[in-house]
Amino acid sequence: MASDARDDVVLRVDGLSGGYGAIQVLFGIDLTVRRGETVALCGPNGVGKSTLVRMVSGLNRPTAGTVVLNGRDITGVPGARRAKLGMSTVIGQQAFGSLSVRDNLRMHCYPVPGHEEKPDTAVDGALAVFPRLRARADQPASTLSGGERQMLVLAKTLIQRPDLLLIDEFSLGLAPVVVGGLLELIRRLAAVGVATLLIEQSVNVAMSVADRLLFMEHGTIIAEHTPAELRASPDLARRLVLGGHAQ
Ligand SMILES: Nc1ncnc2c1ncn2[C@@H]1O[C@H](COP(=O)(O)OP(=O)(O)OP(=O)(O)O)[C@@H](O)[C@H]1O
Repeated sequence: MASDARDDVVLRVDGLSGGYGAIQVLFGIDLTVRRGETVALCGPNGVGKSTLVRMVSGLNRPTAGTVVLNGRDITGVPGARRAKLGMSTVIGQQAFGSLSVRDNLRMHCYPVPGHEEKPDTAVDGALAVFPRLRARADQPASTLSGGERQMLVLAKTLIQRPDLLLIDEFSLGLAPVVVGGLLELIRRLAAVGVATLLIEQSVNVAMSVADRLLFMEHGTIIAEHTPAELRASPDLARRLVLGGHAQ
């Protein structure tokens, strides 16, 4: 898709539908995320945010629609192969508990064209961004706190140098200071061109990091706003967050 390349579109989702067996959760989702852009998915519980991110990541299969990454249709590409195409996911706090923090990071050091860095250099570079992790580099990942494990998952993305980062609800249950650090990292990744699609329950947190907020209801995107638009109209933000409960 030549037009995507011209527009700097990293992720294009067209008409994505599907769910779990007979239960349809998503109904024709369209969205794009451009290079260096951070887009947040917001909305009440159960509207399909995680299902959407899981389908984009390849963990779940859609029944209709397409997922295009860097102009290439990857709808049928298994999730495990998408990292090599430039997609990094932060879904849950996946880590190999018995391996050390350092060895967890080493596992992501496969060659990426244009980034032929030595594994230890790449790991040290990622650890330099997270002093808390560096202090725990030789500790088994199973002994990390929730926030530290989230840092480990994000440190992995620094090594993978993705074009697209998918994050499912990373601030949930974390102390504000930890959330602040993680948001700062997302901003830094955006500054070097990474496109990020993230789920964030807190509209305030989403507004502090995203360029655009997409609001979902009943498996569709019902509104799209910039943080500036939402700041100018607090009632609008409240209505969108509460969905059908606002009346
Ligand atoms: N594995 C599953 N099997 C069957 N139904 C599921 C499954 N996972 C999610 N669902 C249903 O799909 C719908 C959308 O769930 P999803 O997790 O995508 O919503 P969400 O917007 O991310 O919600 P939350 O903010 O609560 O995490 C819900 O009704 C949920 O019960």
